[in-house]
Amino acid sequence: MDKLIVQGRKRLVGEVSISGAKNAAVAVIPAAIMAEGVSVLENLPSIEDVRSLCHTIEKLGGKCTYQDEHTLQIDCGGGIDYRATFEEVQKIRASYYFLGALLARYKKAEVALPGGCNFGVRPIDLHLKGFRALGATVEEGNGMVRAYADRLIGTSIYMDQVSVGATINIMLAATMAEGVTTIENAAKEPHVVDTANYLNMMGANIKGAGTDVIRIRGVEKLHGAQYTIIPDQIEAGTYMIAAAITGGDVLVKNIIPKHMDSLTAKLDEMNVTIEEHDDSIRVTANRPLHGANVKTMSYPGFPTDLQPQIAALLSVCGGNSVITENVWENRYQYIDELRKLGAQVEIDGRIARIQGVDRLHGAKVSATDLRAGAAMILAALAAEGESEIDGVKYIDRGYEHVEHKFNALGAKITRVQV
Ligand SMILES: CC(=O)N[C@H]1[C@@H](OP(=O)(O)OP(=O)(O)OC[C@H]2O[C@@H](n3ccc(=O)[nH]c3=O)[C@H](O)[C@@H]2O)O[C@H](CO)[C@@H](O)[C@@H]1O
Ligand SMILES: C=C(OP(=O)(O)O)C(=O)O
Repeated sequence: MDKLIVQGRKRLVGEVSISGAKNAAVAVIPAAIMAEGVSVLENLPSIEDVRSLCHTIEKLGGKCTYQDEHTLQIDCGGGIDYRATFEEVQKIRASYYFLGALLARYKKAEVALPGGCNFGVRPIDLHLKGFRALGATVEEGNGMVRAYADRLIGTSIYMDQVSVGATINIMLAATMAEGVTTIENAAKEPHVVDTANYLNMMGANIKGAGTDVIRIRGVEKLHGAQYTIIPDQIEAGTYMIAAAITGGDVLVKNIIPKHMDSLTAKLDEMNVTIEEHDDSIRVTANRPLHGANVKTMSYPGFPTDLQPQIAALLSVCGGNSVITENVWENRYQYIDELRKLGAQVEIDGRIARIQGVDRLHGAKVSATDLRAGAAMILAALAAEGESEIDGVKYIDRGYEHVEHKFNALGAKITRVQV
């Protein structure tokens, strides 16, 4: 059980290089098991979720070989088990992608229900509805989902709600279905596009990823491919907000600036100086910052996965701010922890009202989930005095070498094992 000890009032200055995207990597890795050959995935983030997925593939009988810290060779060419029913699967959210991938390759899958960050109910009914529409029989029970079909047949699927996971999972399952599948009201997140690009390099025929209509023409089989994962929009956003909250000056490198539009617009509105380059953004905060209203939405809206981090920033901006969380019904559990650091926040259902304070102060807090943990680091960096953050295992799920990256910018964060 690691803890982070954070010394506050450190101004972050310098350059940080952003790792590969967690939410792309965790879809592309399960997709790799569909190939009758070897894939090489580059720019993978060195994070716990990626390691958990590799363990799962190995337990299924596939082979994962690291060529270096960020390059992984996946070989499931010889065939693997279609049953991912062990405990490991329950640790992370993205294990639901094994359902779509195994169903596509073997027309049968048995997968334990996924875990992931806990912010209220996280149903997978839309995933299962999609598999059924393709002709699969789907059964749930004893913490397990079983799906099987004689044939998967392409069809038109309208998503009641925009869902990243369901869009990708149905896309996986439809890749080797007979005929054409159309997903309407699809999610448009960069990781949806990245997964489709990888599948197309494996021989799939997917068009329209990144728009709200995706058309998948089924192919008979897929081959391995070499693929480079896109940069992590949320890690990039976290360091951009870190620069702002510490009154710093940070060049956030190796990113796709277009993916950051909703955040850069918001930071600009708050008086943060943004300088955009081809594959980097410089964030400078040397003027008083004002509060803002933020509404989370699916892409290209403001991402819910940056909601806790922007809340930390708004808690030290002048005036009042309002956050509306439109994606998750209960993503404010961390607010009690933020209050321990001196933030003034009132919660009313999906709305958080924040009254900016001049200064936060160090405290003992918990990372209640991955992005909440990131928010604790940001708030602790800005606070007066020392903070102690436990629950670091959540942060390690999605942030590569977190304390080293912050320390290289001038932070003083120490990891202690207890
Ligand atoms: C591994 C991964 O990529 N995780 C991300 C993914 O999670 P995840 O794929 O779980 O999130 P979804 O996009 O599916 O969820 C969006 C909304 O749809 C609802 N819903 C979803 C599926 C379903 O079958 N039924 C249903 O009602 C959810 O309750 C939620 O309100 O997208 C979320 C929204 O951007 C992010 O916060 C997560 O970081
Ligand atoms: C919520 C997240 O991840 P997961 O869906 O894997 O729990 C996240 O990346 O912020």
